[in-house]
Amino acid sequence: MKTVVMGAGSWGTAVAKVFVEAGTDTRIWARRPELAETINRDHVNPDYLPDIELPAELHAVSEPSEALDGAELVVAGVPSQSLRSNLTRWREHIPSDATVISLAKGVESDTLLRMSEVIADAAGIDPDRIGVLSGPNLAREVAAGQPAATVIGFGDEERARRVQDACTTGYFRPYTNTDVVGCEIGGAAKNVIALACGIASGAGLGENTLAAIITRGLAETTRLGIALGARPETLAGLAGVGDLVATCSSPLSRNRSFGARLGEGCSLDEAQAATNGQVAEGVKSCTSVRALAIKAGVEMPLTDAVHQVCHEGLSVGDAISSLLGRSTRAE
Ligand SMILES: NC(=O)C1=CN([C@@H]2O[C@H](COP(=O)(O)OP(=O)(O)OC[C@H]3O[C@@H](n4cnc5c(N)ncnc54)[C@H](OP(=O)(O)O)[C@@H]3O)[C@@H](O)[C@H]2O)C=CC1
Ligand SMILES: O=C(CO)COP(=O)(O)O
Repeated sequence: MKTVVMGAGSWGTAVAKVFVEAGTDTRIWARRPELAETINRDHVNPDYLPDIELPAELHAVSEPSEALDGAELVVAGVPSQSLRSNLTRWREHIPSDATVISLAKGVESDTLLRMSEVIADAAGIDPDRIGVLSGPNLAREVAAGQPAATVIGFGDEERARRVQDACTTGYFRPYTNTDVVGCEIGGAAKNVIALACGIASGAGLGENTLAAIITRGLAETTRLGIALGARPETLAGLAGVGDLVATCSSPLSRNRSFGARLGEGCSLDEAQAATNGQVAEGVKSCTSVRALAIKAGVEMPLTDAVHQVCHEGLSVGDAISSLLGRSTRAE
């Protein structure tokens, strides 16, 4: 399955390495020509995974038309809020029968669309050809070849199996799942809950608090997923609780680290400046996930609190008091 990964950030680069190591003919698109040259010459991506040697077979290009030429599988690996503008540029070059999967974990700000919906809308692609790859997959660990599992979410099981075959290695184990909505909601919402965990840990709170946030975060994510048509088992699986635990627990998570800076007292701008240009998706998605929940009539108190801390000036102390001051109820 001739594959192109569109995006040479942390995750796009790690995923391209996995596909090559699974024996798949794979290219990677980097939007900066100098980065494509460095990947081809030095077999390293110094901006995102400086200590990882990339396979010599991985060829990088910076022209979308060249990258997409003849692709049977297009892997979209750019941040969620830039997916639409990138697809608009790629659209005319995507082969008409290509399968497309999204790596992005977010909900589009203005439209509240999930990433697979953005791809269908922006590129005019039949939803049957669009899927997602989502799971507990911190890029650096996967790039280092540490054992990991993921989910290929696709309505069409046959396409899911072809993608699964194209990225199965001795360390990377993809499962298939026909519940695309569940995979996407799990991936988008866990970034927001990871921000909440970071905020709590940055504010000096301990493991009991983090366990409560993870568990209640899963409860509100599951409520939203079900309201949007997801299966609860998906949220109890790798793309739900698996990703939630990995992201909420790891210092490698950009979302958790961003939250920790807020919890330590940094402003949003200060926390943003410390990201080295890497994306913490939950900062924007807290607003769109919250809006999706309001639209679906679902309560998401943690997501609401993260939105208020990030975008409405609520202090961390007041957010905690307000969460604990809610009326008591049955679990
Ligand atoms: N990193 C991880 O561990 C994981 C990430 N994900 C998800 O994958 C998606 C991509 O994340 P990741 O690779 O980590 O992100 P990074 O911030 O590491 O990289 C973003 C990549 O997208 C490129 N890009 C293209 N267009 C734009 C644009 N308009 N604005 C910003 N960047 C652009 C960047 O190019 P340039 O370098 O030129 O700026 C860069 O190659 C996110 O949705 C994330 O949630 C999912 C699982 C794991
Ligand atoms: O999605 C991820 C792990 O599965 C990566 O999380 P961060 O974007 O918070 O680094």
